[in-house]
Formats: sequence, structure tokens, C-alpha cells
Amino acid sequence: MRKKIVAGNWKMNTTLAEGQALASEIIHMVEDETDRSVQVVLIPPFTHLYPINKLIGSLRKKHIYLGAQDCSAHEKGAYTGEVSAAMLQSVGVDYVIVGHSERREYHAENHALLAQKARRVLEHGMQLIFCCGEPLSVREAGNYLEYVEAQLRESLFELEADLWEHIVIAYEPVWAIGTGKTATPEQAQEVHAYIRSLIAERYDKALAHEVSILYGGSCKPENAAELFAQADIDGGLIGGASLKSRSFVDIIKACQ
Ligand SMILES: O=C(CO)COP(=O)(O)O
Repeated sequence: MRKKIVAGNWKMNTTLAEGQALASEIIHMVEDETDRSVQVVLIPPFTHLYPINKLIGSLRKKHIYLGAQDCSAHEKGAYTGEVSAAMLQSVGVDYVIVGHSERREYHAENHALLAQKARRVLEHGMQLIFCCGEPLSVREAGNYLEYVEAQLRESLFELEADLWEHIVIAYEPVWAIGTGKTATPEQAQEVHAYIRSLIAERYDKALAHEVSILYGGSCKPENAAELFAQADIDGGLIGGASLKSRSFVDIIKACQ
């Protein structure tokens, strides 16, 4: 059975004290209010990973995981400012986001670089959350399926089939991120089903069936349940609404 996952991408928000308080609140509310059938991933900034891993670890919550927002394509060495996959793994990181649209846009990350980053994450035994999704101009031009297909094909489809049990896809249409404009359940389902069909075509149907595909982009408690009710939507990658414990936990509950 494929996993249901709700992941909170905090982006560049919270001081350490604020982040620790938010993580503690979320952990306690998840314990008190949810049935633990959903994997919860907290994805704070790099600086908070080690202390938040301790918060998760000391409570031994096997359904709560730690994620990082990016990692270097390089293994180690003279790359000032970079954080390697080995470093992330050494502080307890379970999941790493690669290919977020904000990295693609503001840091000019291309298909080839993202393929290297994906490989690094998997080599170090972590789970990959690979983001894809089209900008508004592409959506309006109508060729969004081809656009998403190229993102997957160019960065992931060289990977060996046995690595796919460690890969999660997040479809995040750029026009829905931080805009308050969510994709409709039908719009999201169309792309999710297409992504699954591409994986089935490149690998096989059984493998594709097991891959969790998350939706991201203005997902909130008010719209989460109808998105998660779609056949190929297995959870969410949540930005703004993951910074408030109440809304994040309500989204987790909508996924149960
Ligand atoms: O980019 C996102 C998660 O990675 C989505 O952000 P919002 O939920 O703030 O739209």
C-alpha cells in the first residue's frame, strides 16, 4: 500500500526558538488528535534540523519524520555555503526536497543539476521528495503535461527501478504556490494520474502504483479533504499552512 504523507515545508521562516516551539506543538497535536495513519514530515530550515530531530527522536514517534529543503549536488569539499547529503543524513534527516520551483527559479537549478541532487539523496539512504509543476504561462498555453513530463524524464528517469521505493513526487503548480489560488481537485488529479502513467510506462505498473504523489500549492484545511479524496493524490506538501500548528494538523486529519 502506498504511503499517505503530509509534509510541511517551512521555507525560510522561523527563528530557532520559533521553530522548536512550532515543532513541539505539531508533535503533541499529532499525538493527541490523529490516528497516525499519515506520515508527517517536518521540513524546517537547515539550522533547525539537529534540534528538531531531537524533539522528534526523544518522543520516538515513528510516524513523524524530519526533512530538509534542499541538498548539494556535490559530495564534499570546497563548496562554500553548500550542505551535503551526508551531512543531512548525519543529523537524522529522513526526506530531502529536490527541485522545488523556488530553487529552480531563484537559483537557476536545471534538470541536470537536479538529477545529480536526486542521486545524492538516494545514495545516502534518504527519501527523495522531487517537486515538479508548471508556471502560469505554461498552464495557460495548455502544454502543462508535456512540461511536467520533461521535468520527470530529464531528472529522474535514469534512476534504477529499485530506487523508486525511496521516491515521492510532489506536483506543485507554480501558479498555485503562495497565491491562495489552489488547483481544483480535477486539475490536480489530471496531472497526478498522468505522472503515475509516465512512471508506469518507463518502469512498470506495479511500481508506479506504489509511488506516493503529493499535491502542493495553497493547500489549506478548507480544501485539503477534496484534494486528498482524488484517486492519485496521496497527501500534500504544505507551505504557508504548515507554519500554524492548527491548520497543519487539520490538513493531516483531512488525509487520514
Ligand atoms: O511550495 C509549497 C510547498 O513546498 C506550497 O506553498 P503554499 O502552501 O504556501 O502555497
